[in-house]
Amino acid sequence: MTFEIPEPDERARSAARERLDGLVKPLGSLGRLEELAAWLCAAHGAVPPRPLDDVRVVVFAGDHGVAASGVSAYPREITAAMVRVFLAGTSGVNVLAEQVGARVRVLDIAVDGDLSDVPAEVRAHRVRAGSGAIDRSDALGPDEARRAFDTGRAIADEELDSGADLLIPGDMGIGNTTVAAALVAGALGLPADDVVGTGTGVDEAGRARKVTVVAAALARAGARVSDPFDLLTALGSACAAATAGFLVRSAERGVPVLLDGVFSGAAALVAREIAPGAQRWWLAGHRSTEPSQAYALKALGLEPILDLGLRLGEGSGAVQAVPVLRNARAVLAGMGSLADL
Ligand SMILES: O=C(O)c1ccc[n+]([C@@H]2O[C@H](COP(=O)([O-])O)[C@@H](O)[C@H]2O)c1
Ligand SMILES: Cc1cc2nc[nH]c2cc1C
Repeated sequence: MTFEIPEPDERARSAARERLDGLVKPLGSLGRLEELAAWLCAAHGAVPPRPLDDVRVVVFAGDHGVAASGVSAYPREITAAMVRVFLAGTSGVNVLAEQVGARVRVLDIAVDGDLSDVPAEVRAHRVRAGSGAIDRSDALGPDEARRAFDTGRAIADEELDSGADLLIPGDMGIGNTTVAAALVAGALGLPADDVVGTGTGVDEAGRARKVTVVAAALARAGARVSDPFDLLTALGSACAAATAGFLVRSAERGVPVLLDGVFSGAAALVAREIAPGAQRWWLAGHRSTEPSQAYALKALGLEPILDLGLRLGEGSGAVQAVPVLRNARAVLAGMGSLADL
């Protein structure tokens, strides 16, 4: 299947650059803000671009079978418990999203735990319970990567049909930094030791276990890493496939996305394989401490907006980049011109 990805408007980008050069400031003095302003103009096909009033974070919650192999500093049960925290509005991303007026929606994509007490809409997009331990078995069954990917596309449609103008994919899943590392290593042909980081805070022995798990997973997957859906099936998870679908659909609809940390970075790398060109609609909100995110972003040609040493996930880094984007738009829309001095 091929996906139609619209081209950002290069004429609007050029017109934005021209306008930026004429603003009452030394040429280029607003640095990255100028590039972001021009990027938004290209995305919206308008100079200045529209305000980013309706920002949505969607937290894809799900478990990963590798969590049972000592690869995380925390137990699997945290994933389900955190779903209730998102719903209570007291997670890190809830608090940070409130600062910028963004909405947070949490969805149980593949939590391996009892969530029968949470509202039905949280479970409406559930694909399965957990995902296979990738060092020993495939993460997903036949056709399941495709189903999870389509689920992510449908989730993006729901957000966009109800007026979202900027999407942020969040993630919650104990063990998911191991899966992200495996996806990035598989997609880019890198050795496990290069991509594995400390995730929630494992010690050196924990990191060594992660390297062993990722190396075993890569050996098991073999040549299947060269096809993105096979890669998701062998080394991914329902959340990884759903996030990839969410990213592709936003690009198909020409709506900007702010990627968050390592999990959305890995999903984006696979999503770009599925839909080449989709990366033109994505910005990297922040630099995570995980090495695989750095590899993924470099391969995608994306430079993080913020670098705060964050490693929380949830969409927490990306939401903090929203004011920077709004500032980029504001200077372009509001500054006077050098010619009037
Ligand atoms: O986004 C990141 O860069 C990031 C880095 C480290 C940890 N996390 C979060 O922590 C969980 C995964 O960490 P771990 O150690 O269990 O693989 C998962 O819920 C992520 O959202 C997220
Ligand atoms: C408490 C907690 C919150 C999280 N949010 C994202 N990953 C997380 C991991 C833990 C352990």
